[in-house]
Amino acid sequence: MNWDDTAPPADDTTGRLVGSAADGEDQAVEAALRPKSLAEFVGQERVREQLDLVLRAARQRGATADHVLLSGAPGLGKTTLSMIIAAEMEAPIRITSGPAIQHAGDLAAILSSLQEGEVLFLDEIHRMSRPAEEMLYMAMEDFRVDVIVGKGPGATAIPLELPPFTLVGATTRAGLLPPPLRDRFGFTAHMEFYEPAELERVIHRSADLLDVTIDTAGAAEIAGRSRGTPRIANRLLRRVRDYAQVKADGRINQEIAGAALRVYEVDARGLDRLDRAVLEALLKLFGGGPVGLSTLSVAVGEERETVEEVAEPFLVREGLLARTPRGRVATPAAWAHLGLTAPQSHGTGGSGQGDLFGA
Ligand SMILES: Nc1ncnc2c1ncn2[C@@H]1O[C@H](COP(=O)(O)OP(=O)(O)OP(=O)(O)O)[C@@H](O)[C@H]1O
Repeated sequence: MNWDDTAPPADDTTGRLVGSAADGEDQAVEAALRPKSLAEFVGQERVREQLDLVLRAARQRGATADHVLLSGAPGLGKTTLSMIIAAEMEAPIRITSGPAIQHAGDLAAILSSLQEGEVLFLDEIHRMSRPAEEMLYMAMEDFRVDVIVGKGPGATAIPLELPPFTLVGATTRAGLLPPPLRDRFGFTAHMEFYEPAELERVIHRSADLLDVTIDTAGAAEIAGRSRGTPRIANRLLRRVRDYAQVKADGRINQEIAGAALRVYEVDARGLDRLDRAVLEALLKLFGGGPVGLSTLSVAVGEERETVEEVAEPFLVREGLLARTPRGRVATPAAWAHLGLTAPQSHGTGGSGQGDLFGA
């Protein structure tokens, strides 16, 4: 394997326990926790089945696999799948990312050094520069690039043949890809958030690899707070392991997991301090809205972008907050989650002060 860059993740959630982008510790540990084969890869049944067919067929033909596009939120296993594709094809893999390829020449250098059958993993492919993107069209289709030598009227294009390779592109924003690029992938897989039962399997598998003892209820407790994302499940598992080691005998059960995540301020639904601050302001200060984003941000003491890009996506996905033309509005589920009673016009919520952290 060959890393061409260490570009920062696309979103800015690094540092949050429930952030979906990889932080430094994740990067160090993730290599050890990555499933190495399709059979080991948990969940995503449809993607796995389809990919298995694509790869088997290519192997039977003795051919290089078609280009693959993986779309989905950070931490759902796109990098892992790209490595599995290479492993299943018994091919080497080169890893780079869109932001690392600013000039067409950067891409030409990578492409021209690929071996036959090699897998090129291009993370955040939607963030590549336009000239590089155009070079990629020809490389994907004809395994050829035109390298431009010189400048202005004297510039000449020197054609360069490439060995057949498999491009695995990953993006969190498939909609941002230009159609000519999207159309050049032979197989496109959209990765969904994981069900709690699937995350439980991820947690049990990781616990085995980390030599941690965890029971079924303990794994379920962590899975429920992991926001549908294996990376977060693995991170919460490591933090709960710390707690279990320091405060108990190292073994994780439901009580230990609940207590640990209460310390780390990750509630029963996976909301952290920032998420709850936004919801609380919306409910307690603005009666559930509608309220404008700027006002809400000032009330929470955070930047607009932080509220909009870091906290809101998960709150919207969970059905706790709606973005409407008149402003942000809390849903009845938000009132219930914070254990508050909604005013009449907002429907019914829970009453009394519930224990947000479960356990
Ligand atoms: N299906 C899965 N089964 C088991 N573990 C998984 C699965 N998907 C992801 N993981 C674990 O989650 C971690 C994050 O996965 P990965 O790095 O592949 O995500 P990603 O989608 O590439 O994220 P990013 O978009 O930030 O690059 C890995 O350590 C891996 O062990």
